[in-house]
Amino acid sequence: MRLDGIPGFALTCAAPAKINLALHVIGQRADGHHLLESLVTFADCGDRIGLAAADADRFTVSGRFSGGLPLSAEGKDGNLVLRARDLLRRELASRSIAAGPVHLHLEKNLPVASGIGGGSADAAATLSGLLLLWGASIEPPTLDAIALELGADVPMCLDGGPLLAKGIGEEISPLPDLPSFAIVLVNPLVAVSTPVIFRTLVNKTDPPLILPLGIATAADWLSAMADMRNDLEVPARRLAPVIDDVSGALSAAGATLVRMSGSGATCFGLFESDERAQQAADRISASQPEWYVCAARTTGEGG
Ligand SMILES: C[C@](O)(CO)[C@H](O)COP(=O)(O)OP(=O)(O)OC[C@H]1O[C@@H](n2ccc(N)nc2=O)[C@H](O)[C@@H]1O
Ligand SMILES: Nc1ncnc2c1ncn2[C@@H]1O[C@H](COP(=O)(O)OP(=O)(O)OP(=O)(O)O)[C@@H](O)[C@H]1O
Repeated sequence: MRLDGIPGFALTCAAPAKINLALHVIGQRADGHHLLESLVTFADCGDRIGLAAADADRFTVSGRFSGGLPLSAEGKDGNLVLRARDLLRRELASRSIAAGPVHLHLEKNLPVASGIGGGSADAAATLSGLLLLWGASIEPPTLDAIALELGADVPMCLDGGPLLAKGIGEEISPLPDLPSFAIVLVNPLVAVSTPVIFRTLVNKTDPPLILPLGIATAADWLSAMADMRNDLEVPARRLAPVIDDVSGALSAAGATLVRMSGSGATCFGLFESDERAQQAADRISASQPEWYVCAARTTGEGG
């Protein structure tokens, strides 16, 4: 996704929040990674990445959640924006394609380690943005492999539309018919570590998702989603009991469906209209002014 935006940058790319509308863990690979089936969409709130050619590489950050982010590219714990830049540059260098110095700016609007894929979305937006800035292109399978090396969620964030994800998250089937929903995201600002949640998961062989067949209405999708789950909710709620308060607040505010996204602690509520969603967000913010609360619309049909 591309948009005009951060002053002083040739390009600004949106890094939208990823929402796991449902996530079933159906098995585990020999290397420990879990096999999933996840219904995924994206919300029109998120981080933004500014990109501009520069005399030397530079990285700057701003935004409500920029404090405490890693600022270097080094190691597995490096910032995903810089890791994405370096992996892409290495690939382009192997093909003798110029990938000059860049100033990258991360406007961090999404809470960190919150189950809505902020770092993954940043990495995906950086990959797409740099290809545009450098005027380069690489074939989709190679780009997907680079994305997967950065994280299981990065290929889906590169796709950016409603989809079904299988495997460890990298087998993606677009779902262009999934409707757009009015949504409220709520995070209590308690970071939850994805590896810890997967490690403490007990039931790893749940049944796959059952999607509505044929031409489905929004009501069909809502009814199918009501029968789905997020299997990571049980371990996440044990680790961060405040998730009960978050989902309780969304239910009390009138959501038609409430669930946790990813490995938590962000929960989402789906609402009948944008107005209802905004009212719910205002109500939750008023009672919990410290929490991250965002009323948004998901990508999809009719959005
Ligand atoms: C929970 C989800 O957000 C759902 O979309 C993803 O499965 C996690 O995606 P992610 O944050 O990009 O995860 P990664 O950074 O690749 O993996 C972090 C750690 O989570 C565990 N992990 C991740 C994905 C997966 N399918 N099975 C796992 O067991 C592994 O221990 C891994 O080392
Ligand atoms: N650009 C970035 N934004 C956020 N976190 C980053 C970034 N780069 C590296 N990280 C590190 O990645 C870890 C996970 O952060 P992230 O916000 O992507 O998690 P998440 O929202 O739980 O993602 P997911 O839903 O993919 O599991 C954090 O420990 C953080 O320090």
